[in-house]
Amino acid sequence: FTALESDQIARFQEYLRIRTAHPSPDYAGASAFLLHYAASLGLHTTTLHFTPCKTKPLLLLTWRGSDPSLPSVLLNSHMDSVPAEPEHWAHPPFAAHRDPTTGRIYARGAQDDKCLPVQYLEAIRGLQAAGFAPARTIHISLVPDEEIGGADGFDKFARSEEFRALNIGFMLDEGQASPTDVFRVFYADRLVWRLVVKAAGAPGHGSRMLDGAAVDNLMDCVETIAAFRDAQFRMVKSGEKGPGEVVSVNPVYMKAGIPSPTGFVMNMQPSEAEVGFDLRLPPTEDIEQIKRRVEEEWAPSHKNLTYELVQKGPATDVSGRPVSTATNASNPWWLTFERAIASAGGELSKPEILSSTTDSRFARQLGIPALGFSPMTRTPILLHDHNEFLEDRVFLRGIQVYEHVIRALSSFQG
Ligand SMILES: CSCC[C@H](NC=O)C(=O)O
Ligand SMILES: [Zn+2]
Ligand SMILES: [Zn+2]
Repeated sequence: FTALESDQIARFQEYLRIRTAHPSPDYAGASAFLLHYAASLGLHTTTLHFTPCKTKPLLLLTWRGSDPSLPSVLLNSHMDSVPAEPEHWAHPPFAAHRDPTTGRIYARGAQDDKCLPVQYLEAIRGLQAAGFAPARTIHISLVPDEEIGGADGFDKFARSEEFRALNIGFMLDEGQASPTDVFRVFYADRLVWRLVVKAAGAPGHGSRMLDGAAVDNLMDCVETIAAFRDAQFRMVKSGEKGPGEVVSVNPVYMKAGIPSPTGFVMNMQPSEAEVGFDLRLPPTEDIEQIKRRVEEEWAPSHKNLTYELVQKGPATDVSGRPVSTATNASNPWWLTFERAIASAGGELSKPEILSSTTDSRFARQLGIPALGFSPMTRTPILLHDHNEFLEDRVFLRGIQVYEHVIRALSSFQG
């Protein structure tokens, strides 16, 4: 590594060591690090607050362009991370340990998405060193609470006067890792719903064979949903559809049983049981049809099942569907982005629908074109997983890619 590259890796590790995981993300620590970092590059910094207690800062780091009349470019990333279960990790999730033989840097947030601001800022450092001056203003936003829905983060930001004043023409936000040599890019997110199904049923002695016990009723629901899920998953496995193009419905918790000091009472059948699902719908899916399916097939009341179906990711078009960004010649930003990746020597995959949800949806809802992009090729998809890592070489290549991308987007005359 060059001295600069070693510094860049060290800065990435330093940011990863800040404990930004929910439920108590260290936003103060992350802000202090990022504001100081941006100031050292001569960027203009602003801290916004959208909560009265001011514990959820939203940072704007700005590299002013020579033509302020042109719409600006926004590079977004969230400061928060999901929790980690350290006992399942080979290295502590906030140590940012770098394996010297593989170059893998292990940390919660290594892929999702704490690589991004360091890459954005190091790309700006590179462009400054090359004497490049942007025509369009480049803003980097660092937002809180993406992982918990963005209500006090990008959602409020997108509705604010400050946001409107930025006059944003195009936004880049996080995407997902690519296990192959091609970069992935995302033009829409799926809708997130949470489905909670509760079963009631006959209680009694653990030894009795009962018809319609609560767990039995709940298992009917779980099995019906599992069959639907298998059919959707088959289309992904066969390659007929991408992971963002099907309905996913995954059980995320189950609750039943009568607690005892040592665990659960073993000779009582509970009269209630509950299961929670993460349900995701692509923009093409008819929400009303899913609602009917839940009511009639998944949780019918004649099986003693009740349910709650709540939309979690707001920001849709008038029909209640996620908004897409055009990835064709009608969108000159897309063409500029595509050319920039090619000029960086990269290959882009066919644009995809992201299987998870990001803050991009709030921008798209305002009519701002937004792409999900994280420059990670030859990398397993480890967001929210144990042992999340990013390889140093992959991280460094991402900086080069953003140099091309920022140069192109900030020069684009349209
Ligand atoms: C719509 S609120 C949830 C947002 C969250 N984002 C990242 O994981 C997700 O579950 O996709
Ligand atoms: Zn993320
Ligand atoms: Zn995430």
